[in-house]
Amino acid sequence: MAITAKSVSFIHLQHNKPHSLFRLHSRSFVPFSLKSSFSPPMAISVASSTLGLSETFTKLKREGKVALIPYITAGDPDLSTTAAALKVLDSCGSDIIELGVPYSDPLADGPVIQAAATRSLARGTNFDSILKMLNEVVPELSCPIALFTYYNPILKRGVEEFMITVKEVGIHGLVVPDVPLEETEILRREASKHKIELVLLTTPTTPRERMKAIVEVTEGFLYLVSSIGVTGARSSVSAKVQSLLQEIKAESSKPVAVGFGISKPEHVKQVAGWGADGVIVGSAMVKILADAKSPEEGLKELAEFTKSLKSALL
Ligand SMILES: O=P(O)(O)OC[C@@H](O)[C@@H](O)c1c[nH]c2ccccc12
Repeated sequence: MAITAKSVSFIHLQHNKPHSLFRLHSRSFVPFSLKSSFSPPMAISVASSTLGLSETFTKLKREGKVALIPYITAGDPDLSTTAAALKVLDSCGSDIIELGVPYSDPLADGPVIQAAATRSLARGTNFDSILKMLNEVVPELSCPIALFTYYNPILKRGVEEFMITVKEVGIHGLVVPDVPLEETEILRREASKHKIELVLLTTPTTPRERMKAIVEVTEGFLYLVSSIGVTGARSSVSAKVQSLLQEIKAESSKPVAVGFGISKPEHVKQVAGWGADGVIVGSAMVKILADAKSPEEGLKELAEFTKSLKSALL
């Protein structure tokens, strides 16, 4: 899907002018009573032994550490590689992992992640197959998973059903980039009912009052989008992030993780030095898996890259 002007400013629209997003959703709104087709083999939701998102940040803060938060797209190149990649990311020092649910209209994503979603969907990845994979791999992970999905897949399954289902497979957090603050009420209610931390995002163009309202209700951490536009590795991280972090930290003691464009150890070190509590790296991780000649090679390079970012944080 070509990146249109709409997509470039998309992530800023839904955080600055809520009504604009409503039009996007009103066309595709599906009554949220639809029942899901996924019923996990183990209906009993086993209390997860791993810490949640905010607990992870509390622990890291006590240790004087910054969270390394990679993002990968589920099902690219395939779900068994995703399962292996989650274990690699976990064992190479990730503190939280963002797992993306591939979507057909990823407006806030740049070309690398859009291509990953397209490949994954073309392979037949769907929400139920992702849940099945998670049901098997989450018990083997020591770090929490934050599921990353656009709003529509949640609406299709039904908000309450969605939260029940993701909790049952051990998901701790949820990041929904295209739901503006005004529409998060039902999401927040159902998420907290099922002890899922709903992470909200602010951008460099989010008005201060709106940023304060978002910081107030975000759970787990606040996702600070570093630059305007869509996701994608950049040669440098905008210096504006430093002042944005100061502004946000003047309003709240909640942890702030920075994402967009971070793709090298020096970026990670710089953003941590500016006071971020976490750094999020997506496209660079996704690209490693996409460019590898084989899944094995991709996993090996993913391990090296993750360790290089982790050592830049220590
Ligand atoms: O890819 P980058 O530039 O490293 O940015 C992280 C980003 O990929 C991840 O957090 C993410 C994936 N899709 C998104 C959509 C909106 C906001 C954030 C995201």
